[in-house]
Amino acid sequence: MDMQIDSNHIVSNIEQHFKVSAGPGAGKTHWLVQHIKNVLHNSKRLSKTRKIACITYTNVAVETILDRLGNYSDHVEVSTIHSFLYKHIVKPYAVFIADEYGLNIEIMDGHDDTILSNYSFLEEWKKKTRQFTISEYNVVHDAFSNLKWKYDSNMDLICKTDRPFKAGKYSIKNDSYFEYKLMTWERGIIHHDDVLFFSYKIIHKFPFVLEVLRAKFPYFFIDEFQDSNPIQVNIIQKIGERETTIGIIGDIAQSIYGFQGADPSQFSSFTLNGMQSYEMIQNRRSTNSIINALKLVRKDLEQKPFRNKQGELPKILCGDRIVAYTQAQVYSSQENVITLSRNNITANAMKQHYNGGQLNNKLFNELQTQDTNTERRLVISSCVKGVEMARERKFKDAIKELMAIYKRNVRDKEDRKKKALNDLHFLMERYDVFKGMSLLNFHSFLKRERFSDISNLSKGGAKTFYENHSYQDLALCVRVHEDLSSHRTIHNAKGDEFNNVLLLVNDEKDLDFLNSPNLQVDEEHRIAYVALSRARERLFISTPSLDLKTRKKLEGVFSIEDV
Ligand SMILES: Nc1ncnc2c1ncn2[C@@H]1O[C@H](COP(=O)(O)OP(=O)(O)OP(=O)(O)O)[C@@H](O)[C@H]1O
Repeated sequence: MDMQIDSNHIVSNIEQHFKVSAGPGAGKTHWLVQHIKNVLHNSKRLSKTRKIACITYTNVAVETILDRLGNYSDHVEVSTIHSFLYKHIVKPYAVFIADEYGLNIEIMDGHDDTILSNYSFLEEWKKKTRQFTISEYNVVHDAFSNLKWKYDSNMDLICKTDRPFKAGKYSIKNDSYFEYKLMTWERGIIHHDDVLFFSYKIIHKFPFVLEVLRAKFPYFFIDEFQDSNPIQVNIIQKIGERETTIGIIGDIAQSIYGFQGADPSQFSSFTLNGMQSYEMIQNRRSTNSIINALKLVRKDLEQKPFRNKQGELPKILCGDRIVAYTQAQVYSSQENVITLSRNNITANAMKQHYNGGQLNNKLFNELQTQDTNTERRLVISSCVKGVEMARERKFKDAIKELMAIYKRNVRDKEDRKKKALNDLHFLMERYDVFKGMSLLNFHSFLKRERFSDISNLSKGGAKTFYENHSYQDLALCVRVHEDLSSHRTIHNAKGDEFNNVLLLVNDEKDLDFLNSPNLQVDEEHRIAYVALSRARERLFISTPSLDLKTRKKLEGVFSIEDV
Protein backbone atom coordinates (compact mmCIF):
# COMPACT_ATOMS: atom_id res chain seq x y z
CA MET A 1 0.00 0.00 0.00
CA ASP A 2 1.36 3.41 -0.94
CA MET A 3 1.76 5.86 1.92
CA GLN A 4 0.17 9.24 1.18
CA ILE A 5 2.47 12.17 1.86
CA ASP A 6 2.64 15.83 0.95
CA SER A 7 5.67 17.63 -0.40
CA ASN A 8 6.77 18.70 3.12
CA HIS A 9 6.95 15.14 4.40
CA ILE A 10 10.19 14.27 6.18
CA VAL A 11 11.24 10.64 5.82
CA SER A 12 12.46 9.13 9.08
CA ASN A 13 14.18 6.04 7.70
CA ILE A 14 16.56 7.52 5.14
CA GLU A 15 18.23 4.15 4.50
CA GLN A 16 15.18 2.59 2.88
CA HIS A 17 14.77 2.44 -0.92
CA PHE A 18 11.78 4.52 -2.00
CA LYS A 19 9.47 5.31 -4.87
CA VAL A 20 7.45 8.54 -5.00
CA SER A 21 4.57 8.68 -7.48
CA ALA A 22 2.49 11.78 -8.03
CA GLY A 23 0.76 13.79 -10.70
CA PRO A 24 1.98 17.05 -12.18
CA GLY A 25 2.62 19.94 -9.82
CA ALA A 26 2.39 17.73 -6.72
CA GLY A 27 5.77 18.96 -5.54
CA LYS A 28 7.94 15.96 -6.45
CA THR A 29 11.00 18.03 -7.31
CA HIS A 30 10.39 20.27 -4.30
CA TRP A 31 10.21 17.19 -2.06
CA LEU A 32 13.37 15.71 -3.60
CA VAL A 33 15.37 18.82 -2.72
CA GLN A 34 14.04 18.72 0.87
CA HIS A 35 14.80 15.02 1.10
CA ILE A 36 18.39 15.56 -0.02
CA LYS A 37 18.79 18.16 2.73
CA ASN A 38 17.25 15.71 5.19
CA VAL A 39 19.78 13.01 4.20
CA LEU A 40 22.65 15.50 4.40
CA HIS A 41 21.61 16.39 7.95
CA ASN A 42 21.06 12.88 9.23
CA SER A 43 23.20 10.45 7.32
CA LYS A 44 26.27 8.89 8.90
CA ARG A 45 27.40 7.51 5.56
CA LEU A 46 28.46 10.69 3.79
CA SER A 47 31.90 12.27 3.59
CA LYS A 48 34.01 14.32 1.19
CA THR A 49 34.31 11.32 -1.09
CA ARG A 50 30.93 9.71 -0.40
CA LYS A 51 28.14 11.76 -1.88
CA ILE A 52 24.50 11.71 -2.84
CA ALA A 53 23.94 11.15 -6.58
CA CYS A 54 20.92 13.02 -7.86
CA ILE A 55 19.95 12.29 -11.45
CA THR A 56 17.63 14.60 -13.37
CA TYR A 57 16.50 14.60 -16.97
CA THR A 58 17.99 17.77 -18.44
CA ASN A 59 20.88 20.13 -17.81
CA VAL A 60 18.33 22.83 -17.04
CA ALA A 61 16.87 20.64 -14.30
CA VAL A 62 20.41 20.06 -12.97
CA GLU A 63 20.86 23.82 -12.63
CA THR A 64 17.45 24.23 -10.96
CA ILE A 65 18.22 21.60 -8.34
CA LEU A 66 21.74 22.93 -7.68
CA ASP A 67 20.26 26.37 -7.28
CA ARG A 68 17.64 25.16 -4.82
CA LEU A 69 20.25 23.22 -2.84
CA GLY A 70 22.36 26.35 -2.45
CA ASN A 71 25.14 25.74 0.09
CA TYR A 72 24.06 22.14 0.47
CA SER A 73 25.22 21.23 -2.99
CA ASP A 74 28.81 20.36 -1.93
CA HIS A 75 28.00 16.79 -0.95
CA VAL A 76 25.65 16.15 -3.80
CA GLU A 77 26.48 15.27 -7.36
CA VAL A 78 23.60 16.47 -9.51
CA SER A 79 23.76 15.47 -13.15
CA THR A 80 21.98 13.90 -16.09
CA ILE A 81 22.26 10.12 -16.30
CA HIS A 82 24.46 10.29 -19.39
CA SER A 83 26.96 12.69 -17.81
CA PHE A 84 26.98 10.64 -14.63
CA LEU A 85 27.63 7.33 -16.38
CA TYR A 86 30.25 8.85 -18.66
CA LYS A 87 32.13 10.43 -15.76
CA HIS A 88 31.98 7.49 -13.36
CA ILE A 89 31.96 4.44 -15.62
CA VAL A 90 32.86 5.05 -19.26
CA LYS A 91 35.72 7.51 -18.89
CA PRO A 92 37.59 5.72 -16.10
CA TYR A 93 36.99 2.14 -17.27
CA ALA A 94 36.65 2.30 -21.07
CA VAL A 95 40.19 1.00 -21.25
CA PHE A 96 38.91 -2.44 -20.18
CA ILE A 97 36.67 -2.81 -23.22
CA ALA A 98 38.50 -0.62 -25.73
CA ASP A 99 40.03 -3.56 -27.62
CA GLU A 100 36.82 -5.53 -27.80
CA TYR A 101 34.93 -2.62 -29.39
CA GLY A 102 37.77 -0.91 -31.23
CA LEU A 103 37.26 2.20 -29.14
CA ASN A 104 39.97 4.80 -29.66
CA ILE A 105 40.30 6.08 -26.10
CA GLU A 106 43.27 8.30 -26.94
CA ILE A 107 41.03 10.70 -28.85
CA MET A 108 37.71 9.96 -27.17
CA ASP A 109 36.44 13.28 -25.85
CA GLY A 110 33.02 13.17 -24.20
CA HIS A 111 29.78 12.12 -25.84
CA ASP A 112 27.46 13.96 -28.21
CA ASP A 113 24.85 13.54 -30.91
CA THR A 114 27.24 13.53 -33.87
CA ILE A 115 26.09 11.36 -36.77
CA LEU A 116 28.87 10.58 -39.22
CA SER A 117 27.62 10.50 -42.80
CA ASN A 118 30.06 12.32 -45.02
CA TYR A 119 30.88 10.88 -48.41
CA SER A 120 34.16 9.11 -47.72
CA PHE A 121 32.85 7.68 -44.44
CA LEU A 122 29.77 6.25 -46.16
CA GLU A 123 31.82 4.83 -49.00
CA GLU A 124 33.98 2.98 -46.47
CA TRP A 125 30.87 1.76 -44.60
CA LYS A 126 29.30 0.52 -47.85
CA LYS A 127 32.42 -1.44 -48.67
CA LYS A 128 32.72 -2.93 -45.21
CA THR A 129 29.07 -3.97 -45.11
CA ARG A 130 28.95 -4.99 -48.79
CA GLN A 131 26.04 -2.70 -49.67
CA PHE A 132 27.51 -1.25 -52.83
CA THR A 133 24.25 -0.25 -54.50
CA ILE A 134 23.14 2.29 -51.89
CA SER A 135 23.30 5.84 -53.19
CA GLU A 136 20.57 7.52 -51.07
CA TYR A 137 22.89 8.98 -48.46
CA ASN A 138 20.17 11.04 -46.79
CA VAL A 139 18.28 7.82 -46.02
CA VAL A 140 21.41 6.32 -44.51
CA HIS A 141 21.91 9.47 -42.44
CA ASP A 142 18.32 9.16 -41.18
CA ALA A 143 18.85 5.50 -40.36
CA PHE A 144 22.02 6.28 -38.38
CA SER A 145 20.19 9.08 -36.55
CA ASN A 146 17.49 6.64 -35.43
CA LEU A 147 19.71 3.97 -33.91
CA LYS A 148 19.12 2.82 -30.35
CA TRP A 149 20.63 0.16 -28.15
CA LYS A 150 17.97 -2.36 -27.24
CA TYR A 151 17.72 -5.77 -25.62
CA ASP A 152 17.34 -8.75 -27.92
CA SER A 153 15.52 -11.92 -26.85
CA ASN A 154 18.65 -13.14 -25.01
CA MET A 155 18.83 -9.88 -23.03
CA ASP A 156 21.93 -8.90 -24.91
CA LEU A 157 22.22 -5.41 -26.37
CA ILE A 158 21.89 -4.85 -30.09
CA CYS A 159 21.97 -1.69 -32.10
CA LYS A 160 18.56 -1.31 -33.75
CA THR A 161 16.24 1.07 -35.46
CA ASP A 162 12.45 0.91 -35.06
CA ARG A 163 11.69 1.06 -38.74
CA PRO A 164 13.24 -0.54 -41.80
CA PHE A 165 15.09 2.07 -43.81
CA LYS A 166 14.92 1.61 -47.54
CA ALA A 167 17.48 3.16 -49.81
CA GLY A 168 15.80 2.84 -53.19
CA LYS A 169 14.45 -0.70 -53.34
CA TYR A 170 17.09 -1.90 -50.97
CA SER A 171 16.60 -2.32 -47.19
CA ILE A 172 19.65 -1.36 -45.19
CA LYS A 173 21.00 -4.50 -43.54
CA ASN A 174 20.31 -4.65 -39.81
CA ASP A 175 23.76 -5.95 -38.99
CA SER A 176 25.41 -3.06 -40.84
CA TYR A 177 24.47 -0.69 -38.04
CA PHE A 178 26.93 -2.27 -35.65
CA GLU A 179 29.63 -1.74 -38.26
CA TYR A 180 28.63 1.94 -38.29
CA LYS A 181 29.12 2.06 -34.53
CA LEU A 182 32.53 0.38 -34.78
CA MET A 183 33.60 2.95 -37.37
CA THR A 184 32.54 5.84 -35.13
CA TRP A 185 34.29 4.40 -32.06
CA GLU A 186 37.45 3.91 -34.10
CA ARG A 187 37.32 7.69 -34.61
CA GLY A 188 36.84 8.29 -30.88
CA ILE A 189 33.21 9.36 -31.30
CA ILE A 190 30.71 8.24 -28.68
CA HIS A 191 27.02 8.96 -29.13
CA HIS A 192 24.90 9.72 -26.03
CA ASP A 193 23.22 6.37 -26.45
CA ASP A 194 26.58 4.56 -26.56
CA VAL A 195 27.25 5.82 -23.03
CA LEU A 196 24.47 3.49 -21.87
CA PHE A 197 25.81 0.62 -23.96
CA PHE A 198 29.37 0.93 -22.65
CA SER A 199 28.23 1.45 -19.04
CA TYR A 200 26.09 -1.66 -19.26
CA LYS A 201 28.90 -3.72 -20.76
CA ILE A 202 31.45 -2.49 -18.23
CA ILE A 203 29.38 -3.18 -15.12
CA HIS A 204 28.29 -6.59 -16.33
CA LYS A 205 31.82 -7.67 -17.21
CA PHE A 206 33.59 -5.97 -14.33
CA PRO A 207 31.27 -6.00 -11.30
CA PHE A 208 33.95 -4.36 -9.12
CA VAL A 209 32.98 -1.12 -10.90
CA LEU A 210 29.60 -1.39 -9.19
CA GLU A 211 31.37 -1.77 -5.83
CA VAL A 212 33.29 1.43 -6.51
CA LEU A 213 30.08 3.25 -7.44
CA ARG A 214 28.30 2.01 -4.31
CA ALA A 215 31.22 3.15 -2.18
CA LYS A 216 31.20 6.60 -3.76
CA PHE A 217 27.42 7.04 -3.73
CA PRO A 218 25.59 5.64 -0.69
CA TYR A 219 22.43 7.38 -1.98
CA PHE A 220 21.20 7.48 -5.54
CA PHE A 221 18.05 9.45 -6.37
CA ILE A 222 16.44 9.76 -9.80
CA ASP A 223 13.83 12.39 -10.71
CA GLU A 224 11.52 11.91 -13.74
CA PHE A 225 12.18 8.17 -13.58
CA GLN A 226 9.26 7.41 -15.93
CA ASP A 227 11.44 8.53 -18.83
CA SER A 228 14.38 6.25 -18.08
CA ASN A 229 15.11 3.67 -20.72
CA PRO A 230 15.45 -0.05 -19.91
CA ILE A 231 19.26 -0.03 -19.93
CA GLN A 232 19.35 2.80 -17.38
CA VAL A 233 16.81 0.95 -15.26
CA ASN A 234 18.99 -2.15 -15.31
CA ILE A 235 22.06 -0.18 -14.25
CA ILE A 236 20.15 1.48 -11.39
CA GLN A 237 18.73 -1.85 -10.30
CA LYS A 238 22.25 -3.30 -10.20
CA ILE A 239 23.60 -0.41 -8.13
CA GLY A 240 20.72 -0.87 -5.69
CA GLU A 241 21.41 -4.57 -5.05
CA ARG A 242 23.26 -3.64 -1.88
CA GLU A 243 24.77 -0.79 0.11
CA THR A 244 23.35 2.10 -1.94
CA THR A 245 19.88 3.45 -1.12
CA ILE A 246 17.91 4.09 -4.30
CA GLY A 247 15.05 6.58 -4.56
CA ILE A 248 12.97 7.04 -7.68
CA ILE A 249 10.44 9.77 -8.35
CA GLY A 250 8.04 10.06 -11.24
CA ASP A 251 4.64 9.98 -12.85
CA ILE A 252 3.61 7.31 -15.38
CA ALA A 253 1.25 9.73 -17.11
CA GLN A 254 4.17 12.02 -17.92
CA SER A 255 6.21 9.39 -19.76
CA ILE A 256 6.89 11.07 -23.11
CA TYR A 257 10.20 9.72 -24.33
CA GLY A 258 9.06 6.47 -25.96
CA PHE A 259 11.29 7.23 -28.94
CA GLN A 260 14.27 6.97 -26.61
CA GLY A 261 13.11 3.61 -25.30
CA ALA A 262 11.23 4.85 -22.20
CA ASP A 263 8.27 2.76 -21.18
CA PRO A 264 5.86 3.98 -18.47
CA SER A 265 5.40 0.47 -17.08
CA GLN A 266 9.00 0.52 -15.91
CA PHE A 267 8.14 3.05 -13.26
CA SER A 268 5.21 1.02 -11.91
CA SER A 269 7.11 -2.26 -11.99
CA PHE A 270 10.42 -1.01 -10.55
CA THR A 271 11.05 -2.54 -7.18
CA LEU A 272 13.90 -3.25 -4.78
CA ASN A 273 14.05 -5.14 -1.50
CA GLY A 274 12.16 -3.31 1.23
CA MET A 275 11.24 -0.39 -1.00
CA GLN A 276 8.73 2.07 0.49
CA SER A 277 6.20 3.58 -1.91
CA TYR A 278 4.81 7.05 -1.37
CA GLU A 279 2.06 8.88 -3.20
CA MET A 280 1.29 12.61 -3.37
CA ILE A 281 -2.21 13.62 -4.37
CA GLN A 282 -2.05 17.40 -4.24
CA ASN A 283 -1.62 19.73 -7.13
CA ARG A 284 0.25 22.76 -5.81
CA ARG A 285 0.68 24.38 -9.16
CA SER A 286 -2.56 25.13 -10.92
CA THR A 287 -5.86 26.88 -10.33
CA ASN A 288 -8.96 24.77 -9.69
CA SER A 289 -10.25 25.45 -13.20
CA ILE A 290 -7.05 24.13 -14.76
CA ILE A 291 -7.05 21.11 -12.44
CA ASN A 292 -10.62 20.36 -13.61
CA ALA A 293 -9.34 20.23 -17.17
CA LEU A 294 -6.55 17.90 -16.05
CA LYS A 295 -9.11 15.66 -14.31
CA LEU A 296 -11.02 15.37 -17.56
CA VAL A 297 -7.95 13.79 -19.15
CA ARG A 298 -6.76 11.70 -16.23
CA LYS A 299 -8.95 9.54 -14.02
CA ASP A 300 -6.45 7.15 -12.42
CA LEU A 301 -5.34 9.64 -9.78
CA GLU A 302 -6.77 12.11 -7.38
CA GLN A 303 -5.55 15.63 -8.20
CA LYS A 304 -6.44 17.66 -5.17
CA PRO A 305 -6.15 21.45 -5.53
CA PHE A 306 -3.79 22.90 -2.94
CA ARG A 307 -3.91 26.60 -3.79
CA ASN A 308 -7.69 26.48 -3.98
CA LYS A 309 -7.86 29.46 -6.29
CA GLN A 310 -10.74 29.11 -8.73
CA GLY A 311 -9.11 30.97 -11.63
CA GLU A 312 -10.51 31.50 -15.11
CA LEU A 313 -11.93 28.70 -17.25
CA PRO A 314 -9.32 27.41 -19.67
CA LYS A 315 -10.08 28.64 -23.17
CA ILE A 316 -10.08 26.85 -26.49
CA LEU A 317 -9.42 29.45 -29.18
CA CYS A 318 -10.52 28.27 -32.63
CA GLY A 319 -8.98 29.87 -35.71
CA ASP A 320 -5.66 31.37 -36.73
CA ARG A 321 -2.90 30.60 -34.24
CA ILE A 322 -1.20 33.99 -34.30
CA VAL A 323 -4.55 35.64 -33.58
CA ALA A 324 -5.09 33.09 -30.80
CA TYR A 325 -1.67 33.94 -29.37
CA THR A 326 -2.44 37.67 -29.40
CA GLN A 327 -5.82 36.98 -27.82
CA ALA A 328 -4.21 34.85 -25.10
CA GLN A 329 -1.84 37.71 -24.31
CA VAL A 330 -4.79 40.09 -23.97
CA TYR A 331 -6.56 37.65 -21.62
CA SER A 332 -3.31 37.43 -19.63
CA SER A 333 -3.13 41.23 -19.26
CA GLN A 334 -0.09 41.26 -21.56
CA GLU A 335 1.89 38.98 -19.26
CA ASN A 336 4.19 36.56 -21.05
CA VAL A 337 2.35 33.61 -22.62
CA ILE A 338 4.41 30.49 -23.27
CA THR A 339 3.41 28.56 -26.36
CA LEU A 340 3.93 24.80 -26.37
CA SER A 341 4.03 22.84 -29.62
CA ARG A 342 4.25 19.19 -30.46
CA ASN A 343 6.82 19.79 -33.19
CA ASN A 344 10.02 21.70 -33.39
CA ILE A 345 9.07 23.47 -36.59
CA THR A 346 5.82 24.85 -35.13
CA ALA A 347 7.72 26.20 -32.12
CA ASN A 348 10.28 27.84 -34.44
CA ALA A 349 7.52 29.27 -36.64
CA MET A 350 5.97 30.89 -33.55
CA LYS A 351 9.32 32.53 -32.80
CA GLN A 352 9.06 34.17 -36.22
CA HIS A 353 5.34 34.90 -35.74
CA TYR A 354 4.73 32.80 -38.82
CA ASN A 355 1.32 31.24 -38.82
CA GLY A 356 1.51 28.30 -41.05
CA GLY A 357 1.48 27.90 -44.78
CA GLN A 358 3.45 24.90 -45.88
CA LEU A 359 6.08 24.13 -43.28
CA ASN A 360 8.65 21.59 -44.38
CA ASN A 361 10.59 20.12 -41.49
CA LYS A 362 12.79 17.95 -43.69
CA LEU A 363 14.78 20.70 -45.34
CA PHE A 364 18.14 19.72 -43.85
CA ASN A 365 17.58 16.24 -45.30
CA GLU A 366 16.67 17.72 -48.67
CA LEU A 367 19.76 19.88 -48.56
CA GLN A 368 21.80 16.74 -48.03
CA THR A 369 20.27 15.05 -51.10
CA GLN A 370 20.26 18.07 -53.36
CA ASP A 371 23.71 19.43 -52.61
CA THR A 372 26.30 16.69 -52.93
CA ASN A 373 29.18 19.08 -52.32
CA THR A 374 30.01 18.16 -48.72
CA GLU A 375 32.09 21.24 -47.89
CA ARG A 376 29.56 23.75 -49.20
CA ARG A 377 26.65 21.96 -47.57
CA LEU A 378 28.48 21.85 -44.25
CA VAL A 379 29.23 25.58 -44.29
CA ILE A 380 25.63 26.52 -45.13
CA SER A 381 23.99 24.19 -42.62
CA SER A 382 26.47 24.91 -39.80
CA CYS A 383 26.07 28.67 -40.25
CA VAL A 384 22.26 28.50 -40.18
CA LYS A 385 22.26 26.17 -37.17
CA GLY A 386 24.96 28.12 -35.33
CA VAL A 387 23.17 31.46 -35.78
CA GLU A 388 19.78 30.11 -34.73
CA MET A 389 21.23 28.42 -31.65
CA ALA A 390 23.06 31.59 -30.65
CA ARG A 391 19.85 33.59 -31.07
CA GLU A 392 18.38 31.34 -28.36
CA ARG A 393 21.48 31.95 -26.25
CA LYS A 394 22.79 28.42 -26.71
CA PHE A 395 26.31 29.65 -27.38
CA LYS A 396 28.11 26.43 -26.51
CA ASP A 397 26.01 24.47 -28.99
CA ALA A 398 26.41 27.21 -31.58
CA ILE A 399 30.21 27.16 -31.34
CA LYS A 400 30.21 23.38 -31.60
CA GLU A 401 28.15 23.57 -34.79
CA LEU A 402 30.53 26.05 -36.37
CA MET A 403 33.61 24.13 -35.27
CA ALA A 404 32.43 21.26 -37.48
CA ILE A 405 33.34 23.38 -40.52
CA TYR A 406 37.02 23.14 -39.57
CA LYS A 407 37.09 19.51 -38.44
CA ARG A 408 38.96 18.35 -41.51
CA ASN A 409 41.45 21.13 -42.00
CA VAL A 410 42.29 22.47 -38.55
CA ARG A 411 43.86 19.89 -36.28
CA ASP A 412 44.02 21.80 -33.01
CA LYS A 413 40.73 21.95 -31.12
CA GLU A 414 41.45 25.36 -29.58
CA ASP A 415 42.18 26.81 -33.03
CA ARG A 416 38.89 25.40 -34.34
CA LYS A 417 37.12 27.00 -31.41
CA LYS A 418 38.70 30.40 -32.06
CA LYS A 419 37.69 30.29 -35.70
CA ALA A 420 34.15 29.26 -34.81
CA LEU A 421 33.91 32.11 -32.28
CA ASN A 422 35.03 34.64 -34.88
CA ASP A 423 32.52 33.28 -37.39
CA LEU A 424 29.72 33.45 -34.89
CA HIS A 425 30.56 37.00 -33.94
CA PHE A 426 30.68 38.00 -37.60
CA LEU A 427 27.36 36.33 -38.43
CA MET A 428 25.45 37.60 -35.41
CA GLU A 429 26.48 41.17 -36.18
CA ARG A 430 25.10 40.82 -39.70
CA TYR A 431 21.92 38.85 -38.95
CA ASP A 432 19.70 41.65 -40.25
CA VAL A 433 21.62 41.63 -43.53
CA PHE A 434 21.01 37.97 -44.38
CA LYS A 435 17.87 36.97 -42.47
CA GLY A 436 15.61 37.82 -45.43
CA MET A 437 17.83 36.29 -48.13
CA SER A 438 17.20 33.30 -50.34
CA LEU A 439 19.65 30.48 -49.66
CA LEU A 440 21.26 31.31 -52.98
CA ASN A 441 22.03 34.84 -51.83
CA PHE A 442 23.05 33.60 -48.40
CA HIS A 443 25.54 31.30 -50.10
CA SER A 444 26.97 34.22 -52.13
CA PHE A 445 27.12 36.35 -49.00
CA LEU A 446 29.07 33.68 -47.09
CA LYS A 447 31.41 33.07 -50.01
CA ARG A 448 32.07 36.75 -50.54
CA GLU A 449 32.46 37.75 -46.91
CA ARG A 450 33.80 34.75 -45.06
CA PHE A 451 34.23 31.37 -46.72
CA SER A 452 35.83 32.11 -50.07
CA ASP A 453 36.78 28.43 -50.55
CA ILE A 454 33.26 27.08 -50.90
CA SER A 455 32.28 26.14 -54.45
CA ASN A 456 30.11 28.26 -56.69
CA LEU A 457 26.56 27.22 -57.42
CA SER A 458 26.31 27.09 -61.17
CA LYS A 459 23.40 24.86 -62.16
CA GLY A 460 21.47 21.68 -61.34
CA GLY A 461 19.48 20.43 -58.35
CA ALA A 462 21.66 22.18 -55.80
CA LYS A 463 21.20 25.61 -57.38
CA THR A 464 17.44 25.09 -57.74
CA PHE A 465 17.21 24.10 -54.08
CA TYR A 466 19.14 27.19 -52.97
CA GLU A 467 17.02 29.41 -55.23
CA ASN A 468 13.69 28.03 -54.04
CA HIS A 469 14.32 28.15 -50.31
CA SER A 470 15.16 30.97 -48.00
CA TYR A 471 17.43 31.33 -45.00
CA GLN A 472 14.27 31.44 -42.86
CA ASP A 473 12.90 28.19 -44.33
CA LEU A 474 16.01 26.39 -43.18
CA ALA A 475 16.19 28.29 -39.88
CA LEU A 476 12.71 26.96 -39.00
CA CYS A 477 14.11 23.43 -39.07
CA VAL A 478 16.91 24.02 -36.55
CA ARG A 479 16.45 22.06 -33.36
CA VAL A 480 17.51 24.01 -30.28
CA HIS A 481 18.51 21.68 -27.48
CA GLU A 482 16.91 22.50 -24.12
CA ASP A 483 15.27 25.59 -25.58
CA LEU A 484 14.30 28.07 -22.85
CA SER A 485 12.45 30.53 -25.04
CA SER A 486 8.76 31.48 -24.85
CA HIS A 487 7.98 29.22 -27.82
CA ARG A 488 9.01 25.68 -27.02
CA THR A 489 8.22 22.14 -27.81
CA ILE A 490 6.29 20.29 -25.11
CA HIS A 491 9.29 18.02 -24.58
CA ASN A 492 11.37 21.09 -23.82
CA ALA A 493 8.88 22.20 -21.16
CA LYS A 494 9.06 19.01 -19.13
CA GLY A 495 9.38 19.66 -15.39
CA ASP A 496 8.82 23.39 -15.86
CA GLU A 497 5.86 25.62 -15.02
CA PHE A 498 4.53 28.93 -16.38
CA ASN A 499 1.79 31.34 -15.41
CA ASN A 500 0.18 31.36 -18.86
CA VAL A 501 0.32 28.49 -21.33
CA LEU A 502 -1.00 28.27 -24.87
CA LEU A 503 -0.97 24.76 -26.33
CA LEU A 504 -0.89 24.78 -30.14
CA VAL A 505 -2.45 21.91 -32.06
CA ASN A 506 -2.33 21.64 -35.84
CA ASP A 507 -5.63 19.89 -36.35
CA GLU A 508 -8.78 19.39 -34.31
CA LYS A 509 -8.09 15.66 -34.46
CA ASP A 510 -5.17 16.38 -32.15
CA LEU A 511 -7.74 17.20 -29.45
CA ASP A 512 -8.54 13.51 -29.19
CA PHE A 513 -6.85 13.58 -25.78
CA LEU A 514 -9.78 15.70 -24.50
CA ASN A 515 -12.49 13.81 -26.36
CA SER A 516 -11.49 10.25 -25.54
CA PRO A 517 -8.43 10.34 -23.34
CA ASN A 518 -6.29 7.26 -22.91
CA LEU A 519 -3.09 8.19 -21.12
CA GLN A 520 -2.18 4.60 -20.44
CA VAL A 521 -1.70 3.55 -24.03
CA ASP A 522 -1.36 6.72 -26.07
CA GLU A 523 1.90 8.63 -25.68
CA GLU A 524 0.48 11.54 -27.71
CA HIS A 525 -2.19 11.96 -25.04
CA ARG A 526 0.47 11.96 -22.34
CA ILE A 527 2.43 14.60 -24.22
CA ALA A 528 -0.66 16.83 -24.41
CA TYR A 529 -1.30 16.21 -20.71
CA VAL A 530 2.24 17.34 -19.87
CA ALA A 531 1.55 20.54 -21.84
CA LEU A 532 -1.73 21.34 -20.06
CA SER A 533 -0.26 20.65 -16.66
CA ARG A 534 2.53 23.26 -17.02
CA ALA A 535 0.02 26.10 -16.48
CA ARG A 536 -0.30 27.88 -13.14
CA GLU A 537 -2.85 30.65 -13.79
CA ARG A 538 -4.22 30.51 -17.33
CA LEU A 539 -4.49 27.82 -19.92
CA PHE A 540 -5.32 28.26 -23.61
CA ILE A 541 -5.50 25.82 -26.49
CA SER A 542 -5.31 26.98 -30.08
CA THR A 543 -6.89 24.77 -32.74
CA PRO A 544 -7.75 25.67 -36.35
CA SER A 545 -11.34 24.44 -35.87
CA LEU A 546 -13.61 22.46 -33.55
CA ASP A 547 -16.74 20.50 -34.41
CA LEU A 548 -20.06 21.19 -32.75
CA LYS A 549 -20.25 17.88 -30.89
CA THR A 550 -16.89 18.38 -29.22
CA ARG A 551 -17.74 21.98 -28.38
CA LYS A 552 -20.85 20.77 -26.54
CA LYS A 553 -18.89 18.07 -24.77
CA LEU A 554 -16.12 20.34 -23.52
CA GLU A 555 -18.30 23.28 -22.54
CA GLY A 556 -18.27 23.83 -18.81
CA VAL A 557 -14.65 22.74 -18.42
CA PHE A 558 -13.43 24.99 -21.23
CA SER A 559 -14.79 28.19 -22.63
CA ILE A 560 -14.72 27.96 -26.40
CA GLU A 561 -14.24 30.98 -28.63
CA ASP A 562 -13.77 31.60 -32.32
CA VAL A 563 -10.95 34.02 -33.02
N1 LIG B 1 6.01 22.22 0.17
C1 LIG B 1 6.01 23.22 -0.71
N2 LIG B 1 6.10 24.50 -0.30
C2 LIG B 1 6.08 25.51 -1.19
N3 LIG B 1 5.96 25.36 -2.51
C3 LIG B 1 5.88 24.10 -2.99
C4 LIG B 1 5.89 22.97 -2.11
N4 LIG B 1 5.79 21.87 -2.87
C5 LIG B 1 5.72 22.29 -4.15
N5 LIG B 1 5.77 23.61 -4.21
C6 LIG B 1 5.69 24.43 -5.45
O1 LIG B 1 4.67 23.85 -6.27
C7 LIG B 1 5.06 23.88 -7.64
C8 LIG B 1 5.09 22.46 -8.22
O2 LIG B 1 6.13 21.75 -7.59
P1 LIG B 1 7.16 20.81 -8.39
O3 LIG B 1 7.65 21.50 -9.59
O4 LIG B 1 8.12 20.29 -7.40
O5 LIG B 1 6.12 19.68 -8.83
P2 LIG B 1 6.39 18.32 -9.60
O6 LIG B 1 5.59 17.28 -8.92
O7 LIG B 1 7.85 18.06 -9.73
O8 LIG B 1 5.72 18.67 -11.00
P3 LIG B 1 5.86 18.03 -12.46
O9 LIG B 1 5.74 16.55 -12.34
O10 LIG B 1 4.69 18.61 -13.16
O11 LIG B 1 7.14 18.50 -13.01
C9 LIG B 1 6.41 24.57 -7.68
O12 LIG B 1 6.19 25.94 -7.91
C10 LIG B 1 6.96 24.34 -6.29
O13 LIG B 1 7.89 25.33 -5.91
